Amino acid sequence: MTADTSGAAITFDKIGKSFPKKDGGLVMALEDVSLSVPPGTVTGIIGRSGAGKSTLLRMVNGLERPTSGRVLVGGRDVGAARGAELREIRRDVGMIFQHFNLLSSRTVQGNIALPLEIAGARNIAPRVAELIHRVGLTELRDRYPAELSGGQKQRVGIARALATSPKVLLSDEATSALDPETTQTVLALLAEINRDLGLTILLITHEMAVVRDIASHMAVIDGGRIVEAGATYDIFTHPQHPVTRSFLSGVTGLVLPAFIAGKIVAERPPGSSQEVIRITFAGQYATDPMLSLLTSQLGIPVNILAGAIEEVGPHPFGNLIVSLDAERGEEARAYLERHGLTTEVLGYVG
Ligand SMILES: Nc1ncnc2c1ncn2[C@@H]1O[C@H](COP(=O)(O)OP(=O)(O)OP(=O)(O)O)[C@@H](O)[C@H]1O
Repeated sequence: MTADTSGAAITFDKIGKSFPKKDGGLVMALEDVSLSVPPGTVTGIIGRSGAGKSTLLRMVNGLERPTSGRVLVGGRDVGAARGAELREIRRDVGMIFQHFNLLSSRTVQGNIALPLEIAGARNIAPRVAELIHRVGLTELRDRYPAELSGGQKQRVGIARALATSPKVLLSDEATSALDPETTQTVLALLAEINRDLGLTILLITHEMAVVRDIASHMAVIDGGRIVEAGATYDIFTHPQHPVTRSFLSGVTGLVLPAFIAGKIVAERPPGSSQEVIRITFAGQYATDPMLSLLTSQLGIPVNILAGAIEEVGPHPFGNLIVSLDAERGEEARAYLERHGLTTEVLGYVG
């Protein structure tokens, strides 16, 4: 995902953004960010607090303007747009929020009708009814936000964001205030909308599980820079950057068990020792009994220390942390790599 503007739903082209500080200096919120969001995808941007996610997302509907570079939505330069052109771009970009941002004085129907009223649309009622049906709230259409659960409020937020038939939906931590079960139902609704309407969804999150469950493409942002971007499956199976690895450790069994973490050293000690390696199984190899082959064909016994099988979209992959005789480590890794697995030496235990 580089800054290729051809056909992308959203293109960030060498974006920089600085904010003035109280003491007169500048905060660099974003530096040289280039990213293309393919149309019709769900793309996730993950980063820690303060990484620059919100600033980046808010540029897509012109709530923030870049200090340098361009943001294109459907080929139109958002930062340069003013007046009627900016309003037109904004109609193409819906947004949902962590805290829903509903009007407490309006019912479910009233909240969903609002963007249509602002746009001066006619014959609003059937459109509102259709949107309410899509998000499964027909029975609750006359309730006020205070009478709804968090998940129901987010459904109202989604219906409201869809009211003007946008081409792009921005999601700002839309499930962060919800419990895990409700998160799943809201993510399933977003996936359904993406599928049925062909809508491009760009979401920001600090949870790798959200990216895993819904996003086909992803980018990792750290300190205002994109450190890794691509297809979610590729990044989950071959993470390159330490920040990506640290996000992944929460969801993929990549964490060393405590009894090994306390003893592991980076350099192989003299004498007999065990090499600790992480093996990533992907695609067609995901379920192959490679470890038993290692033992039966090469005669190398393997201790399994930790592991998990994951799914990214429809694709399975697994991570195992194993230890084996350090003397045979190179040979074992070469064998596994020859059979399509990825290995990484994590260290040694004497
Ligand atoms: N209006 C502003 N004025 C000054 N600094 C700002 C402003 N908005 C953001 N920043 C700074 O820019 C950086 C990026 O902030 P941003 O809100 O984009 O991060 P984030 O990744 O969305 O974080 P979080 O997950 O905590 O919301 C931070 O250092 C923040 O303090």
